[in-house]
Amino acid sequence: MNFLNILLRKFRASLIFILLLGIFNSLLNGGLLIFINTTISGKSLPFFNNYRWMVFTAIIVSSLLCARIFQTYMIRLTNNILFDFENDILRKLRQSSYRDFENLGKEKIYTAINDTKTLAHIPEVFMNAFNAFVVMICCCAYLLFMSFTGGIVVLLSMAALVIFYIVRNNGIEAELNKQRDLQNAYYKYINDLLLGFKELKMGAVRNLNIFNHFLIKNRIIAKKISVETSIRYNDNELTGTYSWYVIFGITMFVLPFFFSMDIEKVTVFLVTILYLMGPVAIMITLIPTSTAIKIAIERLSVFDQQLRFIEGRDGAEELMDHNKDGFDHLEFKNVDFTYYDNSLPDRPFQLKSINLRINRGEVLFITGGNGSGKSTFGYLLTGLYQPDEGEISVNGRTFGREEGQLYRNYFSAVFTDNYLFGENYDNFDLSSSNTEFMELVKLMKMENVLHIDETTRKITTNLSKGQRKRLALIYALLENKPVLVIDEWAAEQDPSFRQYFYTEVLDKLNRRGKTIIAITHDDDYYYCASRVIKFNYGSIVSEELPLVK
Ligand SMILES: Nc1ncnc2c1ncn2[C@@H]1O[C@H](COP(=O)(O)OP(=O)(O)OP(=O)(O)O)[C@@H](O)[C@H]1O
Repeated sequence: MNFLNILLRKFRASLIFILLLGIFNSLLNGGLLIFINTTISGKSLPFFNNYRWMVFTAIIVSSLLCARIFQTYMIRLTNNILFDFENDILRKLRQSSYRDFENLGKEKIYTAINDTKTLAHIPEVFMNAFNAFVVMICCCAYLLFMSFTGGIVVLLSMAALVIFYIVRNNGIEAELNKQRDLQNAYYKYINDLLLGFKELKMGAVRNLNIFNHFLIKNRIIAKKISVETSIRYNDNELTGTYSWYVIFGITMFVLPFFFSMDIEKVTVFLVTILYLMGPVAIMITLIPTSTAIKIAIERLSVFDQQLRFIEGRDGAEELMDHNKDGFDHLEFKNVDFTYYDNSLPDRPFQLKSINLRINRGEVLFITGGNGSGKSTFGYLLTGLYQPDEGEISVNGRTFGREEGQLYRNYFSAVFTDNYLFGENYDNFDLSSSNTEFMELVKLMKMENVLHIDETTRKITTNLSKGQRKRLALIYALLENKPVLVIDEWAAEQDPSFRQYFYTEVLDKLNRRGKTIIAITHDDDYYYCASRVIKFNYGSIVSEELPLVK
């Protein structure tokens, strides 16, 4: 998997360095512990007894420097990995096919971006765990060295308490999963509330139901679970904290009484146990973190598998260029396409045996009832979908999957659910000095509507639906591609503009050499086409040369 490869590549290169740094720092910490213990017990240090404050300062300064280098390194590594992950997701998304994107769904993309943050912390988590582990081993060895039986008693008691804590925490995990499911449902209802606010205002029953039976019901259950889990969690944390006092109690009372441990060793044990508290806490918090990492890896592999087809090399220059050899004709030969929908495995919609030739300069209308497959045909035509069977060619040339962009460069399109971007990603010259742009604005009768900010070269987007469609068409025409595909473009236009569009605009564009393919229900204007193709149940059922009105 790509993400794991990035992680391993980045991490492996620095692993030895940070492991050595980690071991060195842990040894310094161990040295500090021994230093404190020998000082408390009044013993003399071997070799350096006359320089105690210097030894102490040297250990602290080295440890501080080591921690600083280690942490700075980890911050850099984590951010580099995060950057590479995000980059990888965005690049993959950009190069994926539209069909894969549709199948994946937006939510999974947002989740994947969030999941990368979890994965990026793997080196940090691993290294913290490693450091904690080394300190724990040092402390345990030290306890056993000071008193083997005492050490065994303390370590066994600690192990029992840690296991008890982990088992109780696992019970809470299941509740947290329930909470997450409720949260997802809650976001879905909130989405309905926000996107359907108008509709909710219009329907009293709808309005009441979404609040009482969905939102509030969800929140009541969520509140109950949240209170219960928080109390259990709190109890568990208290148990965890107070478990240390049990260990202190065992050290202070059980060890001297049953194992005749002297006060000096008891003190050493107490200090060492205090020292152990931090690393043990780190190791325990590793359990939920490793679960989160496991879930993130699983979800990212689904993401990786679902975006299977990578179209073209990233930023390949030949894909940016419009097709220089011009457009003469395009041809569908026995093209089949099926929507494989998991929720409807037995009845997926199919476009069947599409055979069609479209010549340069045609004005082709695509008609048919709702659900007959017109838009699906539009997606195949513009190269957003690839046929399952058969072939689509331009000027006799077929295009491989990795040449999808090259094929799409023949078409500009305005789809029914067209999206107007907030930024000028096309680098259009949107200034009043651009005559081509101003002509199109005039053609679309937008001179008094569009406000062009000459400094930012941005256009006001506070437009009506019909106006937004007109602006989208202006942008599509500015692309200067030979074939224009529009899907129910005129549906939002007022009757007089619709008439003007079909009788004059299409004609003007056609005279300028545009091949136009319009998916439309406007049968009053079929006479404006050079050919009308009718779809029914996914097949072309008729092809007519319309009568002149
Ligand atoms: N993303 C999709 N996944 C699965 N099935 C789909 C998808 N999009 C459309 N369909 C199915 O394909 C069929 C044809 O849809 P399409 O949008 O091509 O029809 P249309 O002729 O453009 O209809 P309309 O005139 O209502 O816009 C429909 O029955 C629809 O259920």
